[in-house]
Amino acid sequence: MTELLEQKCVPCTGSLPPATEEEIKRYKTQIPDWNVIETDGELHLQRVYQLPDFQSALAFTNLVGEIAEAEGHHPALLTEWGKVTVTWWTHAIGGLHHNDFIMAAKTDLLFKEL
Ligand SMILES: C[C@H](O)[C@H](O)[C@H]1CNC2=NC(N)=NC(=O)C2=N1
Repeated sequence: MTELLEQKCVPCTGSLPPATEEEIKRYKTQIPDWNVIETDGELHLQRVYQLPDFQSALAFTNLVGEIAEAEGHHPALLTEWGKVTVTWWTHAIGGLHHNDFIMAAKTDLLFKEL
């Protein structure tokens, strides 16, 4: 399988196909620290990153914001003292698309490289 990290997001439009259950299982092996959660009937990908303090959490939040802008795909970000909760889903389809798994893998890389 092509590495999620090597891929780029496709533009979000209403006609995007949602990820199938089989795809979700397969992609998850590359992002084992992420959880698939259901919020208001929609599947989302979520991970909580631990950081040393608020300043580091804010800096990491901004780095995630930069890749979001670069890829045209945007997460929900909750910045707290010592942690950042990152949630990816595709608003256009109200659920998970391949793009969300690509962005989760890229978020993990950012964290690894801190
Ligand atoms: C026009 C613009 O590309 C779209 O509204 C994009 C922006 N960022 C987005 N981000 C996410 N996560 N889902 C979307 O459907 C989405 N749509």
